[in-house]
Amino acid sequence: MAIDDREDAVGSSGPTAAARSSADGPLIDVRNLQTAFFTEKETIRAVDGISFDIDPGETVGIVGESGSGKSVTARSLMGLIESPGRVLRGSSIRYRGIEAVRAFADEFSKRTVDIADLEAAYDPDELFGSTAATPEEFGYADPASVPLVDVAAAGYTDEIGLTSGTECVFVTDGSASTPEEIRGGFIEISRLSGEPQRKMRGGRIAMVFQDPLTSLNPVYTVGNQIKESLRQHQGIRGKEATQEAADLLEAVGIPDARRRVDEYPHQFSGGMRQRAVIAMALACEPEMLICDEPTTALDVTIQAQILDLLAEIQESRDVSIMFITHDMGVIAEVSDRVNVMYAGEIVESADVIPLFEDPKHPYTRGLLESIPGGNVDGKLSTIEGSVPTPNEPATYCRFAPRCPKAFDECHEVHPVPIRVESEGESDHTASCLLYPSDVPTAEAVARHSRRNQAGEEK
Ligand SMILES: Nc1ncnc2c1ncn2[C@@H]1O[C@H](COP(=O)(O)OP(=O)(O)OP(=O)(O)O)[C@@H](O)[C@H]1O
Ligand code: NI
Repeated sequence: MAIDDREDAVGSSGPTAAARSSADGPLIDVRNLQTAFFTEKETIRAVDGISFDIDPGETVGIVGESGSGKSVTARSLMGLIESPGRVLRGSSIRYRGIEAVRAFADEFSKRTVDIADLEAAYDPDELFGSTAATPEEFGYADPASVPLVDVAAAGYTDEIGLTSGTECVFVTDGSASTPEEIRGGFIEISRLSGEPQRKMRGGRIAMVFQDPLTSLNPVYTVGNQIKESLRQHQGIRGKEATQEAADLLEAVGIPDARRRVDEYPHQFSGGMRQRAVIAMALACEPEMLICDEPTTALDVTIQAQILDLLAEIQESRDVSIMFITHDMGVIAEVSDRVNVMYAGEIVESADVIPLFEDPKHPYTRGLLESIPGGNVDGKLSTIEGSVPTPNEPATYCRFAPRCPKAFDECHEVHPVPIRVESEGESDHTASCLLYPSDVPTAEAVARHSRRNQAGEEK
């Protein structure tokens, strides 16, 4: 990317993510996540280079139509992608919870890399000599001045020795001689396997699926399943676990919890089952809860109750939530920040109010017009057609065939995220050739084109 484009062009190495971080930074940062399924027929790029942050205590919504890659994103964070699927090299999902970093550095010290050592061993000339990357792409003229963290964020994790093959790597900031003294660092969760992965999944990060029956075992009582989770993740057993299981069921609003703890999943209604699954998730005291359409199968009243419950849990336990749904109404209700996905890509990202008040991407506008009452003249319009399977590299706008605003170049140039915020707003981006809107379209297209070429060299 040319230096003069840095103002409005952002991407995996862009300055905005860092700027948006709270003083303590995000809990999770996802950079250039690419997850593909290698089927006999084709390679499906289900998630194709997405980047976003999740701050502590924040609810981040992921919205998009069926097939846009929401669930694959969630499964990638959970380490649940199975063959023929794979999280591709160059992807990075960093978990920055400081307690987790300390615990992992302590328990898995052999796999922990000190960022100070990494800085010392990092040779920018080697990186820029052996890959197609250019310092200009990062906004610098001189290789040595490109910060290591930008290089990692741009997906060059293998090249700088941060990750290698499937080995997991935990990074600490080099300031500490004992785990308790560690002040920063992260766990590269896209490379976890074995025991560290087990500790992360269901320990630090828990997931609630659309169908509660996928998480509940029909042959055990609900109480026993919660107790198993308490034993595994917190080492609580016996009477104490029985008590805690009932308390958890009570906390998620199950009436008569002390009796119902001994019932089986089939004795629970759909809404109560989902509450039980949430109780199971909470049993491991997660810092992050991933909810994949948790209310889609429930009727509207129950749906509202579960959403209230999640809000209450977030408030009282200070968890971060990644909330996936295709329903813009639900997104409006639960999210602090929203990422709109289309065919494997994030096409718009903004705080919830600006997204709804001033949507920029034609796809987001289309989704909003499909909500009952969302259209000015009261008509319900839906976007015609459906999400294409992303089975080839994105060298054009994947939404163009359905886009009311599409022009010729949309079929030839891949749009990159462009800053579109109004005054007072932070970090609103849209990937659309219509932006930036304050320059002639030809100039806007040229910027996308240039930025795009820089990205493709990777
Ligand atoms: N196991 C798999 N094998 C092959 N392709 C897959 C697999 N899982 C997902 N995909 C493909 O990845 C793409 C994204 O799927 P994903 O389930 O993430 O969509 P989604 O946004 O969650 O949709 P929905 O709202 O229907 O749940 C789709 O094209 C899907 O067909
Ligand atoms: Ni899904």
